[in-house]
Formats: sequence, C-alpha cells, structure tokens
Amino acid sequence: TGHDWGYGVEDGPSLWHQNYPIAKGSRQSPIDILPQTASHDPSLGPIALKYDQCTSINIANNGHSVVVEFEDSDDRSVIQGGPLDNPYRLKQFHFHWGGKGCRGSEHTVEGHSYASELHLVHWNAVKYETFGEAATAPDGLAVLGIFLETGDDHRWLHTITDALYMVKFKGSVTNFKSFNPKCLLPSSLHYWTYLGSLTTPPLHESVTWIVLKEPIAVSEKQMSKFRMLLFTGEEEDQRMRMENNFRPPQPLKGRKVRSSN
Ligand SMILES: NS(=O)(=O)c1c(F)c(F)c(S(=O)(=O)CCO)c(N[C@H](c2ccccc2)[C@@H](O)c2ccccc2)c1F
Ligand SMILES: [Zn+2]
Repeated sequence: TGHDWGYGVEDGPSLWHQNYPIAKGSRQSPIDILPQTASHDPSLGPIALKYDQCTSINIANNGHSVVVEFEDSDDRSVIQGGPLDNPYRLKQFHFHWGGKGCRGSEHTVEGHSYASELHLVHWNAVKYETFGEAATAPDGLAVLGIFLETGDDHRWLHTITDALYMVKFKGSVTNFKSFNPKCLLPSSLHYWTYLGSLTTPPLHESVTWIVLKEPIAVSEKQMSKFRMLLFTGEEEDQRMRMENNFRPPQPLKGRKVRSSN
C-alpha cells in the first residue's frame, strides 16, 4: 500500500481528512502563531537540549521529506524542561520547504512564512515503551521547530546538503554518522509552545510543539539542494521534484499558545 497521501493536487493536505478524519480534529498542527496573543508564562522554564552523546544513524528520502534517524535505545540525546514533564528522546529530524524563493515553513508567524522549517521529533520514553505507542498518546511526542530563512550560508548545514545527492530518490538511504543537530540551533532558545499534532498523516494529536522564535540563516544555494530531491522512486518514470512538502496552518480551536520570555 505504501503511503496514500502526499502534497499534490490529488493527495494533498485538503484531502487527508478522507483517510485521516482526525485532520479536522481540535488540536491539529501547524498553526499561525500570533506573538501578541501568546501568553507569557513565567512558570515556563528554559528548554534544555542534551545532544552531546547523540548518535545519528542514517539519512533517508522517505518520499515525503529527508529524514535523519537517531539511535534512541537510551537517553543519550533528549530534550527536557520548558513545558515538558519528562525528558523526551530524539528519534529523527526532517525538513519542510517550498519551491524556489517561495514560502515553505509549516508554522507561520502573523501570516509570515519562512523558507523552510526543521523538525526534531522526540518521544516520551519515560511513560511509553516504544515511539509508536508514544506517537498516539496525548503527551507522547515533543517536536522542536526551527525556522530557516534565506541569507548567509549556514556552515554546518553543508554536512546535510552535501549528502542530499545520495538520497535523491524516494526509498534511498545512506549512512550518516556522528551528526550533532546542536549545530543547527539559533543563538536564542526562546520559544512558543502549544499542544498540537503530527503535521503528516497519521496526524496523531500527540505533539507538544516547541517552536523557536529565532530563525537560522541558510543560503539560497543550500535551499536549492533540498529541491533536487524527488518525491518519486528511481524506478518511476514520472520524476516529481520534492518541494512544497508543508501542511498549511490549521484552526486554533480555542487553544492557548504560551511564550517563554
Ligand atoms: N511534521 S511531523 O513532525 O509531524 C512529521 C513529519 F512531517 C514527517 F514527514 C514524518 S516522516 O517520518 O518523515 C513521514 C511521515 O510519517 C514524521 N514522522 C513520524 C514520526 C517519526 C518518528 C517519531 C514519531 C513520529 C512518523 O514516521 C510516524 C508517525 C506516527 C507513528 C509512527 C511514525 C513526522 F513526525
Ligand atoms: Zn515535520
């Protein structure tokens, strides 16, 4: 069966509700963030990212995004603090991006889209046995979102963009060891946080979103390397460039967005 969803006219975000009715649920992501409306919550402490012992395994094109997977058999790389009651284990990170010079982020800030958005997906291994189990629990996942805007070259993103040619086709995977995503963080860890969902099917409403306020700068040349990836496999004759793999903002439905300071 493979995946029954995508980002095209025939299988895109506006149609996902047909196979995934939760798409019209009460805590869907992404959202448009309104900084003035976000309530500053003094009880919200800083987030802590303990990635120093992290172990990346591989980089893959899964037909929806480019994903770097991590070893998550112990608490070697976790996010904690902020709105989280437990440490959450880093499982993978991936990106969303647009077409040439267009919008591509999932979250927007007062309607403003960024060129791309990096998601670091973590799961609550304290309360749940497996990430699959965590992925369906209301407090199972924590995703750290980082905006990418075009500007100067990002010296560490090269490690990723230089590897993309090896995973051009859907289903391709290659070794990608000892990459520490700490190098992709902006200088400030100030954030907005709210309760939401995965932004791709199965759209489980299991995510505590932590979106950093400060974007990182990447060059247009680096962004263009993401766009040479393909949604399609090597054996398919119709080549489809991987771009605009983002879900648009979803209704807030009364949710509160909180702000660290
Ligand atoms: N924007 S988002 O963070 O919501 C997001 C994506 F946008 C996204 F593209 C992926 S994906 O893995 O690349 C393909 C969709 O499954 C995942 N991956 C899911 C996942 C991976 C690791 C740990 C938890 C969740 C996805 O693979 C998944 C969801 C539910 C159950 C199992 C796996 C994901 F979480
Ligand atoms: Zn994502």
